Amino acid sequence: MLKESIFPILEFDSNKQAKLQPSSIIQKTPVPNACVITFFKEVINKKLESGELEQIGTSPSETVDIPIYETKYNGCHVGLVGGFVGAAGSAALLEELIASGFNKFIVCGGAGVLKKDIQVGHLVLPYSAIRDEGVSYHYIEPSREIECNPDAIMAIERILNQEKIPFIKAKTWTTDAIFRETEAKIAKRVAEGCVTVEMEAAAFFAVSKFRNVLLGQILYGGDDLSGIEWNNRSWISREKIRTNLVDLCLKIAVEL
Ligand SMILES: O=P(O)(O)O[C@H]1O[C@H](CO)[C@@H](O)[C@H]1O
Ligand SMILES: O=c1cc[nH]c(=O)[nH]1
Repeated sequence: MLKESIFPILEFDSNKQAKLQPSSIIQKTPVPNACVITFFKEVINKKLESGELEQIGTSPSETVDIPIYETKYNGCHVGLVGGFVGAAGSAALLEELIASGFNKFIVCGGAGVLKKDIQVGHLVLPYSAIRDEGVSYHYIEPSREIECNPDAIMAIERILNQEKIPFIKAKTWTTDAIFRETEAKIAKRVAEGCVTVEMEAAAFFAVSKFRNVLLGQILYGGDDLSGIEWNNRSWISREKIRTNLVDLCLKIAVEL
């Protein structure tokens, strides 16, 4: 049933069927249960060079073909895929991965920090995301926030504690507009409890809820938006942090 609204984005349709279903265009193939989606392309490239990955599929689009890899962690098979920046592309990629047979996901990416005391590389476990993007409204009825799956949160927490890795469990702000993170919006999101800003979490939480698959996400503290000026903090070139985070996510994924 379609709800009426003057704003198109709030016209929620509870009909689960769409004209174009991912399952009608994606062939279900034998894939591992779990998959890590990472936004760190250099980590994937390194693993590829060192022969750790086998390509088992592709997610094609008009502009880029994303390879779907399989790797092994502690002898267990697990998928590894490079993410699509932004909520809409991430939602479509997740749909395709689910249609191809994966049903458990750990996502890792970076995020801008809204609080100065979060060091570069510090891990943040988002339990909820503010839906300041568009795609989640096509999946889940309008609400200000969307929660991450509590079982995924528990599994991630257990391994972070077991590995004695410090982390902050907090809310994240998912935006579509990286260049519209204004002072007033940042202040408002901080007042709502957000410690990070990124562009995908709400979309991942919405699609995984809609398709009933397990998904959790880990972010690391990147650039800093808490001061007068934006501080890049060289967050993208933190090779060790990013490599370690992907390996940690592979470990969590095989234990999900
Ligand atoms: O790409 P990752 O590292 O996830 O992090 C962030 O950086 C990108 C924007 O530059 C967005 O994807 C945002 O979520
Ligand atoms: O979405 C994002 C990601 C990193 N840094 C930002 O300012 N925004």
